[in-house]
Amino acid sequence: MSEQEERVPVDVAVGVLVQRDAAGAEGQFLLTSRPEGKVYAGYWEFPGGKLEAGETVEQALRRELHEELGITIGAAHPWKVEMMDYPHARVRLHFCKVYEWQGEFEMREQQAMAWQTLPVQLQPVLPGTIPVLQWFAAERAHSGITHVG
Ligand SMILES: Nc1nc2c([nH]c(=O)n2[C@H]2C[C@H](O)[C@@H](COP(=O)(O)OP(=O)(O)OP(=O)(O)O)O2)c(=O)[nH]1
Repeated sequence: MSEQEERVPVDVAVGVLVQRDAAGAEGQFLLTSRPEGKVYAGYWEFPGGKLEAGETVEQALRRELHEELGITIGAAHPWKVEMMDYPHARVRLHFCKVYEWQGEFEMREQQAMAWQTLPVQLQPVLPGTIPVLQWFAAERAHSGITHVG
């Protein structure tokens, strides 16, 4: 691949699954570890994956979370868009909040999952995941570190 082609951003749909209490206040959010064999294997991130040709962000997210976690999501609420430049690729991350899903969680790619609040206790966290923790901190008026390590 030429250097030019490598820098064309790849669109990625990312799901931020958030638990809400009866009053609608946001609580724990779900992180998953990247499976063996992928770049940044073992790093913690929000689950998701690349858009396939012709897919919308919501369609890609629904497909990826079903493939990876075995759940069927309800509405995806677009939240933030972030560009990240990695040595392996340039990605445009479409973060969507998800409050409703059905089905039992199954780690279909032998990844791990963990419900977290701030500060996140897991490490390492993927660089492209750290901004999300900062957005949560702003929304929740959390001061101090967003993650350990
Ligand atoms: N899922 C996810 N990917 C993220 C986050 N932050 C971040 O920089 N990324 C990057 C890592 C990867 O370069 C890219 C996601 O691609 P991927 O390799 O996980 O996607 P995929 O499941 O479609 O993979 P594959 O089928 O090509 O193996 O986005 C995040 O919070 N979640």
